[in-house]
Amino acid sequence: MSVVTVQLGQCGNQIGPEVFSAVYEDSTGANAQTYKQCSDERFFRENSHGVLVARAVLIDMEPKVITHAIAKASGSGKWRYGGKSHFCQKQGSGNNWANGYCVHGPQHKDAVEDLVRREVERCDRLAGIFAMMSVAGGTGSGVGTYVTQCLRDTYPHSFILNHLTWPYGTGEVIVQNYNSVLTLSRLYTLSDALVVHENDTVHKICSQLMNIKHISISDVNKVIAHQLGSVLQPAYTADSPAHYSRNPIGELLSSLVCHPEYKLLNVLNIPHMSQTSLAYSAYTWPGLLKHLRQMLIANARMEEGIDWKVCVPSNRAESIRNTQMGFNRSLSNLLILRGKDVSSADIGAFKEPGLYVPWVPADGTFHMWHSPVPFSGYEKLATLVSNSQSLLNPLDNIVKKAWNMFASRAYIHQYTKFGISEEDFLESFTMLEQIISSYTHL
Ligand SMILES: Nc1nc2c(ncn2[C@@H]2O[C@H](COP(=O)(O)OP(=O)(O)OP(=O)(O)O)[C@@H](O)[C@H]2O)c(=O)[nH]1
Repeated sequence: MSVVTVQLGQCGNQIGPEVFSAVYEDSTGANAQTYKQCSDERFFRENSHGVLVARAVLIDMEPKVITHAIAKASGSGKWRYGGKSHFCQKQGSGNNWANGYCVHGPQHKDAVEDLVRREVERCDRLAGIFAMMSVAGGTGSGVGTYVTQCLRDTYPHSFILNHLTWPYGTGEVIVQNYNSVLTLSRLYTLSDALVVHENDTVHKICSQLMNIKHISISDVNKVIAHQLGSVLQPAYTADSPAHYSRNPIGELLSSLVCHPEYKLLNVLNIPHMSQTSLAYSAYTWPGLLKHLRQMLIANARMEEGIDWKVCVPSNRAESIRNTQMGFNRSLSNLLILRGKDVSSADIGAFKEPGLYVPWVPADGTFHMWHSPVPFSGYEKLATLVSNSQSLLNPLDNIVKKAWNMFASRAYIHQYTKFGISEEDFLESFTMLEQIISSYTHL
């Protein structure tokens, strides 16, 4: 089964190629034929010259980033984008969600739908649509939300997974929180799940774990691509224990999204290190899993600086106290282990009932995928995709900042002039407050 990726706006079109390169390099270097075949089928098709072509559609309102992505992929001599798989215009959406959603989206609906349809028709079987965008700009967020809505209408029975990049907290764009609120509230009803990367977190991983001195956006994107690749590459699953799973998005969703009120997923990865350190590092599964579990319960994004005092509550009363101490409660977790001796890894500590809300049946809280193939040069790599309270604070911050601006109606005219009313904003705030409340009271 194959995944059709839709890259939207600058951010989606810069992270997308890094993801295709990451999975290409990983499966080519793996020296494991069935793994490579499965990965290729998932992400690429072959053209008449035998060259791998990404199953992707590139959409932006300005040409620069798309032109660069296409040229870079072709220049790699390894894989490329389809010759007619992109759509761009001359001018971006000016960081205005309303411009993207109300103007550019509807204007170019037919052309974009046509590109996606052609890519879907090239799949023997569609595993799902993977839409990548930032929440803070105008095109990725506004056009991206509009396109997701159209895809939901056209493919009501297909899985749609959105990958969302959250803005730096300090902010490059004054209205980034407005754009984020409008994007998140709409996508929440359209998408099957939202996989989130926060730019601040990834930036810290680059500086503290990868030891990169002058961090570029490309460094940040490589880390995001590495994490996504480690989730999306072939693995054995509970439903497919003897063959690589053919339905990665479906199985991801059935493992993690047990209730439509809870769709926010974050990704943790261990270890993270620079390419040069890889050869000199030795890790054990018990060590990696102990750190990863503590990262989960103490809501730490990296293995450095984890609070080891946070522990799993043994009863409900203690649970409330522990939440105040920083305990991160989960609905469900998916652990993905790749590399040497995966079968020897003891994953029992991730199954502990105290980690989870009591109302999810025990067989729905925890899932494990594994592959003996080392991922991207890492002898052992553990990835945790988590549906938990971990995104509660970042979401709350975005909503609070947006609300503070909205209270004085700052910049609202820029949205109303394109057709987004104050009532639309209020509806979005209400929706997100509801989600915040649901996750808070897990
Ligand atoms: N991680 C990461 N974040 C990015 C990248 N490019 C932009 N961003 C973030 O995305 C947000 C801005 O969105 P963009 O994708 O640049 O904007 P756009 O969707 O093209 O919209 P317009 O410029 O209004 O047409 C900011 O929060 C940036 O930090 C990237 O390559 N990687």
